[in-house]
Amino acid sequence: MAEMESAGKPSTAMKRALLFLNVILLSIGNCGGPLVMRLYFIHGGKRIWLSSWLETAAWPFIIIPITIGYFYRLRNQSSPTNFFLMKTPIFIASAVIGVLTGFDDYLYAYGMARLPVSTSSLIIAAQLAFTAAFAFLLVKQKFTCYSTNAIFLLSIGAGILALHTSSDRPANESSREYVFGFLMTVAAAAIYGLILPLVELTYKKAKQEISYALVLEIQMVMCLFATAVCTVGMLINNDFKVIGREAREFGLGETSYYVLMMGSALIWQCFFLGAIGVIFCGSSLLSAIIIAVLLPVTEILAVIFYQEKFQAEKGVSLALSLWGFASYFYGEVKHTKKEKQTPQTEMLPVSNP
Ligand SMILES: Nc1ncnc2[nH]cnc12
Repeated sequence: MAEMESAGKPSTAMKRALLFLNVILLSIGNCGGPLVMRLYFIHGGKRIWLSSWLETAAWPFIIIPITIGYFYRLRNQSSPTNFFLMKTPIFIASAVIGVLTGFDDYLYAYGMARLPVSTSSLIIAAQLAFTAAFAFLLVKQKFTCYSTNAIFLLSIGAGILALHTSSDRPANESSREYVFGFLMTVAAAAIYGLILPLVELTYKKAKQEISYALVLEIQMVMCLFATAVCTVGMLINNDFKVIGREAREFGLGETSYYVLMMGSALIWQCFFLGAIGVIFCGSSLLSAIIIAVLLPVTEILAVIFYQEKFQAEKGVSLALSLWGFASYFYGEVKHTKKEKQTPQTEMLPVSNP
């Protein structure tokens, strides 16, 4: 965890509980987010900036846990405490990462508008390779042969898809649009692959103690700035003006349109909070691995709910991904066992932030 952590350092049990909570949040967001976003496009939604805006627009909800945390500190802390703990350098870092997230959301939503969920999810698996590379450069992430193997297999899995995707193209779409969607999704994977280690770097370089309460504030600021970027995009693109008409014409009905919007915003909050929460409890690499681990679930849900095709190359890609996850977790278990005998090594999630 952050270098500055001292007296307020959470116990190992607390860190495990937080890790569990954040993995659950990440799972909800990672599996549900793409499905609800695609649902919007399948039933007549066309606005890409609006979709990207929804990824972070529910940031005001984070005030609720922040307030709970504040009253908890008031009751349990003898020294005075502020409602917001964040100091200027972390605010600036969070704002910059937030702006990057806003553009990343647009690229991601663009891909989601053009590609089946199963395809876009598999491309997003390449994010793991980007995260690994950036984590190595930015936070000096150490790798075991198992994690390296996992990254390799997951990347090959995504690569196989890249060679064989045109059969997957939705009927009403030109191959140009499809290829563009593909490239935008790869770009989204690369940028988010950078964002995760940047968050870890922010924790590491912080000149103040990083607590989970502060992680919530970072989440709020990041999402606020990402939403601001997407709001500008929506304004330029006249998205706000067409919402009413789009809702009336939406395939599932007007009420469903608004329910979908709200549900989508909340589910995506789970994704972003889960992702940076896992970094707090573990590392950016762990966060990326969990995102990739959840891939088969999203794949299967997309095939079930949207009757997407599940061709051979997706099957091969999926098998390689599963093999990659298995390799990573085997390495983790082995490493944990070894660590019990000789403490002080690097790759254990809860002990290596
Ligand atoms: N903006 C985004 N939202 C969800 N998952 C992503 N993966 C990469 N970019 C993403």
